[in-house]
Amino acid sequence: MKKIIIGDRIVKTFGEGDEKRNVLDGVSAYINEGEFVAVMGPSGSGKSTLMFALSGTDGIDGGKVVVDGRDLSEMGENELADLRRTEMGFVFQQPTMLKTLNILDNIILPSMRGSRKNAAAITKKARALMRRVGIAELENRDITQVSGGQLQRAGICRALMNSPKIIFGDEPTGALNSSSAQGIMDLFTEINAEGTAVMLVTHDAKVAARTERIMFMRDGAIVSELQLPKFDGTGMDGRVEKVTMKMREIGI
Ligand SMILES: Nc1ncnc2c1ncn2[C@@H]1O[C@H](COP(=O)(O)OP(=O)(O)OP(=O)(O)O)[C@@H](O)[C@H]1O
Repeated sequence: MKKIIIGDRIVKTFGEGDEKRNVLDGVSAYINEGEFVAVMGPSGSGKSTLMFALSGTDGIDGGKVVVDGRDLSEMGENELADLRRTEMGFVFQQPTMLKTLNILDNIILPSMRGSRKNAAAITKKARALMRRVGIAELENRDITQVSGGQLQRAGICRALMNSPKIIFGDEPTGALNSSSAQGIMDLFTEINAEGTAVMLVTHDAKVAARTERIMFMRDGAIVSELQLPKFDGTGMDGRVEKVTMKMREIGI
């Protein structure tokens, strides 16, 4: 199985002097092409920091990160920004969208950078994605005129605009009620089934149970992993049970 991302003994330090501490303390982690993974762990254990390190969003203080065969430390800032824009998509708990633009324009904005010529093709792609995630009729709405679940669907469209190889989600269902959350997880499951790798940071056993490998973190280290079969739409109760048992076993 080809690894799309390899993190090798990553160290990330925050603070100065006596306050200085390793938030990631030599963490090695990988993501296979097309894999669906989750990262769980107590608040402050380093989950988001790991995600930002593996995606090249933040620099690291030790170890290395290799994405698609390229060592991020050897890449210039522009090259790194290009890699992130073309190969990665990002979904956050609260999609950061501009209040002055409607939903469609928010989705296409990042893709427009440097490529105005292709505006028609970009708009066409955004509309196709919006149809696909069930928000086609909302394109002219302001971001304040849609529900949290609909806004997150728009966030997912935006993340998919450049057909990334991997989507990173930091608590993407964290602000949603359980039925909206389930709809968003159905969408991630579909996106993954089509071949896009997905890495989600989550506190929610039901979210993690959709994935095929869960990394459990504590105090800046991966302390355990749980492997599950790829989700085929069945056996959710048993999967959640396995995740919660593991969480109990390692005390998180
Ligand atoms: N920019 C920063 N400057 C200083 N400390 C930071 C910074 N970002 C994160 N930290 C600290 O690093 C630790 C890990 O943070 P991180 O956000 O990765 O944890 P997490 O496991 O994702 O937590 P949560 O579940 O609460 O989101 C925390 O103690 C946090 O306070």
